[in-house]
Amino acid sequence: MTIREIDSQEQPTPDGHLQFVEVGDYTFETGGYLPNVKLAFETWGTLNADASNAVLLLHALTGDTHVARGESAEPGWWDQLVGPGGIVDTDHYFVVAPNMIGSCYGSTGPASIAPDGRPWGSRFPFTTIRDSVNLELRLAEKLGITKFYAVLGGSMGGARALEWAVTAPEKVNHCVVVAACAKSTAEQIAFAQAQTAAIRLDPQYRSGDYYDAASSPSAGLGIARRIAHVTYRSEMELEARFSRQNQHEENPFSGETLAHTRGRYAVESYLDHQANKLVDRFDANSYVVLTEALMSHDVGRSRGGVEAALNSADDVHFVVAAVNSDRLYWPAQSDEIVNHVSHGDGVFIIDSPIGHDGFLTDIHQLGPVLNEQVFSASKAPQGN
Ligand SMILES: CC(=O)SCCNC(=O)CCNC(=O)[C@H](O)C(C)(C)COP(=O)(O)OP(=O)(O)OC[C@H]1O[C@@H](n2cnc3c(N)ncnc32)[C@H](O)[C@@H]1OP(=O)(O)O
Ligand SMILES: N[C@@H](CCO)C(=O)O
Repeated sequence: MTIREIDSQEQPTPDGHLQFVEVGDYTFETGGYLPNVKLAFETWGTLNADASNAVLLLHALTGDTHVARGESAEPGWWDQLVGPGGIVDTDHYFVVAPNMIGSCYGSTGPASIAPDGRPWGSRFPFTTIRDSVNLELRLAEKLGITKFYAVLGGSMGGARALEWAVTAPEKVNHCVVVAACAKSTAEQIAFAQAQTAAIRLDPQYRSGDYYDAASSPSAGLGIARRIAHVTYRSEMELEARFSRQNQHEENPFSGETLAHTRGRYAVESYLDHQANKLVDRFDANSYVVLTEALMSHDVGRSRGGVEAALNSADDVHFVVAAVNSDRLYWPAQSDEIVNHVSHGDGVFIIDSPIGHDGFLTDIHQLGPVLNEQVFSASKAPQGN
């Protein structure tokens, strides 16, 4: 359904419900091409007459458009921040959350059907974070938004938010970057490569053309999630929660030889659970596309480096936050961002033992800072 079709119904879409818009044909940064790209998104609140109250919220790697509950019963991933009367007050702001190109939560992705009637599969273009921003710029235009009051995101959503501020600084007032960096580091690329290799080397992957097959690369996707999930949590948290405990009655010493399946430690069972949950809800090709997009992340690429790129966003006000126990996106990488932007008051530290996932579980800690620096009544847009 396009925006025009939604308009023609003459009734607003309820808050927190999936909508779609066609944003046209698109040639990707490295040359791939897709006709008729569709983006899925959700909205909360109402766009005011001068379109000055729009807020863009950008999800992480396996996230989706459902940032906040709205009129749906389903909890949102940033309910702690977004909702009526919340820090991002949907009684006052018009919040838009798009699903990233290549994902499996509504936007055109590898499982979408190509004009020849087959899923795109292995033919899906290599996608960069910059491609996602270019397409979301078209979404903004379709919605009648010329400038976002604020653009916010965590993890890959933070990379997307930063790229928004550098690609289109004239369209971003405040930019909030949580648990992210200016360019993916060697270690982040290395963790990511182990994950994509687990999927690509699964015999069920078939180079990405598995949609019509009897089986999909769930083993590879599960291993990818296990690797990733360890990077999302801290050593301290895993030790405190699981230590060397056995999983219930299971005995990790029960196997005499490699041929015996031994019992599991509790932390193994935990990782199995996280893997199974992702396999049940996510597409392996989308995982590869988005992971490689995150590997590509470098706001300084073809712009004279990170410093020059961040300097160029000199009218944007930045709020940058990091989780103190994050071993994937180290707080020092957030320092690099604030060191090179013109407007930003240092790095706000989210104090959490969890690690990277603290950007989800402990995001309420950022509330007072966002309230003071971005969303307070004195700073908020006055238009109606
Ligand atoms: C911005 C975005 O959109 S990102 C996308 C957000 N969503 C996700 O990331 C989805 C995946 N979810 C998660 O990673 C986490 O649930 C978070 C980060 C959202 C929250 O983390 P926490 O509340 O700390 O959850 P935690 O990591 O402890 O996982 C709890 C789960 O592990 C299970 N678990 C705990 N111990 C064990 C064990 N020994 N064996 C098996 N399972 C276990 C729990 O039963 C629980 O299961 P459930 O999720 O099915 O209810
Ligand atoms: N739990 C998050 C972590 C990545 O930032 C996700 O799955 O997207």
